[in-house]
Amino acid sequence: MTSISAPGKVLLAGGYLVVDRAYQGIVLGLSARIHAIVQKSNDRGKVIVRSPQFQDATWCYECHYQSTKVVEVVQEERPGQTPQSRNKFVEIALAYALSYVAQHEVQGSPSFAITILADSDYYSHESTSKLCSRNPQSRFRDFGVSLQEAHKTGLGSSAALVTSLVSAIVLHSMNLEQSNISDDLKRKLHNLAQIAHCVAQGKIGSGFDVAAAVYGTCIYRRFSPTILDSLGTLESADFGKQLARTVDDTDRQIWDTQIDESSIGLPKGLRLVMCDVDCGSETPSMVKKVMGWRTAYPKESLSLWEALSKANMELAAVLQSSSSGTNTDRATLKQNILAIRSLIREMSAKAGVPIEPPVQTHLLDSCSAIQGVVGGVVPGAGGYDALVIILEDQEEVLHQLQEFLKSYQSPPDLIHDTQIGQVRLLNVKQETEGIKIESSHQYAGWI
Ligand SMILES: Nc1ncnc2c1ncn2[C@@H]1O[C@H](COP(=O)(O)OP(=O)(O)OP(=O)(O)O)[C@@H](O)[C@H]1O
Ligand SMILES: C[C@@](O)(CCOP(=O)(O)O)CC(=O)O
Repeated sequence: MTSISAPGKVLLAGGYLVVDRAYQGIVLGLSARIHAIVQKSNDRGKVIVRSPQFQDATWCYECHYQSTKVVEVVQEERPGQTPQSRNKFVEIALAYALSYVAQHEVQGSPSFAITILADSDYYSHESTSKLCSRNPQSRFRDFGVSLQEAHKTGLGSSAALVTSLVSAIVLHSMNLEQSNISDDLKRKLHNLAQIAHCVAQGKIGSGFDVAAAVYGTCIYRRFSPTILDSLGTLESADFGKQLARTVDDTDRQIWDTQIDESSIGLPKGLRLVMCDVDCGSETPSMVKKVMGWRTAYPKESLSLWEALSKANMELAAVLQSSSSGTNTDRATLKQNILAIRSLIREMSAKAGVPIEPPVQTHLLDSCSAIQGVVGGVVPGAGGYDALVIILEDQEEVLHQLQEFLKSYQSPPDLIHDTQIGQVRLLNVKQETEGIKIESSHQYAGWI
């Protein structure tokens, strides 16, 4: 058995800019993780993937080795299953991981039973979430709904899922499960997960979420998107070889991603919390619209991008210097955050995209007024995903915030006709570590 977990993420600063290689993003890894557990099964040539915390979340695949050593993955039709019940992140991760493994001369048809387990904070369905009846001590909940019904909170479930899944398959198939994940292996798993996630997502993202899943908290500069263009598709004649060449990148000439994980973190004495507003956002359509405005108004958008980048990098400098020990100037941090938010609202208004919509502005301003709260932002693409608050790491401050949120009522958003629901604090912390090998005892009752 091989079990790997990967963390969720929050893009504290750099949303939209980081899609362009010219700009960097500040990425925090989170304590919420997704685990993939790979076990051998006796069903030759078949892989069954289960996500047992959700209803109707079992996907069965037949795996066909092609003469080119590419593995074609075909979902079995099951009575009552509609095409919507395909899970493209699982399916593509499986096909790419097995095809990569096949290039490395690993023999035989795969026959695996794979279990996916996710920490609760990825989804908003607290009310229906139950303890595991077979193991009440388990950290994993039974959500009692289907995946489609479980509103996502925006912590990067698909990136953590794809990263843990491809990593567990590669380690298991290549008998690497007993080893630590070396830097070189991590680099290859990162490349493979980026490729699979990008394909599944329709090549819209910068890949910061996969970087966080592999490396944890970091300053991120994306890879050149052309790396994927030269790869072709699973159907192309030379695909398997190209995939292995691109993932392994033996002479380090292909990938130009820059990930600095050494010196970044929240200043000592501060912590983050995330407020889930139980709405969720459609990131791809927001990105398309912002990029459309960027292309239509190159001069105006460039000066906004440059100003935002400067503010973001000032924030990065504060986070880098204080995590190495010096006293943080809370007032500077507060000002940094306010400067970034103001530029984000300008971007919001000019592009006509609700990146920091008025209801989130109200919530952020109200939380920031609480004694001991430094400030907060709409992370990543913004919108109605969970927002981040940075505060003094003291019980009293957290308690004040919790009490405030209990009775918080958002004003109606007349512009976007959206009402945010009950605001709930997620139970996540910032975490430095990326992917890790897990021990199996914590899965009792689930596998
Ligand atoms: N526990 C899970 N088991 C199986 N598949 C999952 C699971 N969690 C997420 N997924 C897959 O990931 C998809 C959600 O990915 P999506 O990129 O829309 O959200 P996200 O990564 O959580 O959010 P964001 O990109 O805003 O941070 C689901 O539709 C499903 O395919
Ligand atoms: C808008 C963007 O820069 C950030 C999206 O972040 P999130 O998925 O909303 O956390 C897109 C990307 O970088 O992939």
